[in-house]
Amino acid sequence: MSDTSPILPEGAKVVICIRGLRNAFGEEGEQQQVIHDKLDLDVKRGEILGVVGGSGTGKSVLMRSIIGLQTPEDGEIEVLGENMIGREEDEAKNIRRRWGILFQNGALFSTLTVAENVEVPLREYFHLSPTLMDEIAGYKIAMAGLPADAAPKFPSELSGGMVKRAGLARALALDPELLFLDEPTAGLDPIAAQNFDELILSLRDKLDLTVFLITHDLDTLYAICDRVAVLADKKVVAVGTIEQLLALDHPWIQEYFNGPRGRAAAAA
Ligand SMILES: Nc1ncnc2c1ncn2[C@@H]1O[C@H](COP(=O)(O)OP(=O)(O)OP(=O)(O)O)[C@@H](O)[C@H]1O
Repeated sequence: MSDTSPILPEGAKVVICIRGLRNAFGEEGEQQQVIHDKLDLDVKRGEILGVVGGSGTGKSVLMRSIIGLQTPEDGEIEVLGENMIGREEDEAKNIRRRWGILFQNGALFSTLTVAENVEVPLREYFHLSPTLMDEIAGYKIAMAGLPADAAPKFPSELSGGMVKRAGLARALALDPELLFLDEPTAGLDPIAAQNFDELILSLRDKLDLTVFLITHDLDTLYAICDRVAVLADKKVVAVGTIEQLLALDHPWIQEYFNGPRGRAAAAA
């Protein structure tokens, strides 16, 4: 199917472009586990792209490839106009500062407070006074919807929803153009998940972000994703609005969106 969506402006700029991606684990041969083969994907500027697929289809490996934590066996990856494969560390560092990442469990440093966690990326790139650092951290913490008194708390003192928001505050530390979210609503109760969805949507609009969002959460897909990319058979088998995906004959897509949970999310 076409990967153009009626929601996106005609000719929207592509900020992530993947061509012919191959990822595999283990020695070449019969034992080798091929995760991606000839995978292509475009993510367009300003969109929230949901990435779905069965467990183990390689959603996280795809994200890790894009952000440079996994070296692909083959293929091309361009992010924000920069080739990501085989870059020198200092070049890669300059590109990395243009995105923020929220890992599945928040990935906060347990020995640092929320404010100190948010300051980690700031320290990596800037030499700022402690007062300015605290001010910026406080601003990001507020942006992520946390109360100011969360700043001096340690991750162990936070609820699951607050941990996600603290991780989001850290992801926003460097004013990113691009946000990667790996299952942001996993483990949240439905109200917290809905609030988090609304936060992502409002941040996208206010900060002009592009969002790459891995999720199993059908409610999130319906509520905030402009387009959805489906991983199956080692590839992105389809990209489009949910309506466009529903028109396809692919068995996994039909089962996912037309199963009882899919229908409930559509009706919500
Ligand atoms: N470093 C690694 N070494 C070996 N195999 C790996 C490694 N990382 C991932 N894999 C394998 O790659 C496959 C895809 O993993 P990945 O975590 O990307 O799946 P996923 O689609 O994100 O799954 P889930 O929805 O369950 O989170 C899995 O079979 C996993 O075991």
